Amino acid sequence: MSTPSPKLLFATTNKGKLRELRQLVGDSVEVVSLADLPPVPEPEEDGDTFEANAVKKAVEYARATGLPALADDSGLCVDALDGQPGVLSARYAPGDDKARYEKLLSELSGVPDEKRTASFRCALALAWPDGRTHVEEGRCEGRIGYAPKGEHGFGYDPVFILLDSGRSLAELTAEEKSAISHRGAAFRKMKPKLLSLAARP
Ligand SMILES: O=P(O)(O)OP(=O)(O)OP(=O)(O)OC[C@H]1O[C@@H](n2cnc3c(O)ncnc32)[C@H](O)[C@@H]1O
Ligand SMILES: [Mg+2]
Repeated sequence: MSTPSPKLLFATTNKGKLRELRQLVGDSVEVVSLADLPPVPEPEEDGDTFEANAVKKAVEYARATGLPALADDSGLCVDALDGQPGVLSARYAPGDDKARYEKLLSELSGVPDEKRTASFRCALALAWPDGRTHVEEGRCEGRIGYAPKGEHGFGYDPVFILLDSGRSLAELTAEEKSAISHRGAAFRKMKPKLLSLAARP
């Protein structure tokens, strides 16, 4: 008789993140998403750092569901804006992703190429239902373009330009993005912990 696979909750309301995490985890761990479970109140993201918010989300979702939970807090830090929108990336402008990247482009109008540098940051937190946590971080360097390009990805991807190729993150396939992204980097550090879930009490 085979042992049932461990269940991991992808504790995010963001469809783009969910898609990328699903692809990264593959079939190494049995996963469920928030949509598969009875509604859980959304944690308030009031931390000053990506790490604090990721831990808070993971801990609250793990306690509420009784499942190990993987939460992601991420965002875009733009040097010419002193690191903004940063942890407030999801709330930078009301409306959709397009409204937010358009606000960013307009804030940067007149800013020359060399001052448009930015980085995507991601903190991934894994929390067990008993409150234990583990966090890993990743980042991806680039600069903000002048107009959106590309149809893949989500969020600010169409305006985030990679330094080496000049392509936007939205011009990459999911596999290409994960190989270099902040989320991919954090995930690869987290992977051993996820695989060890089965051995947890
Ligand atoms: O909190 P959860 O439920 O996970 O979903 P969220 O969308 O609110 O997620 P965050 O609070 O972490 O906010 C992240 C913001 O940064 C943006 N972002 C994060 N990773 C990104 C990526 O890989 N590409 C483009 N934008 C990204 C995303 O669009 C959000 O506006
Ligand atoms: Mg959020």
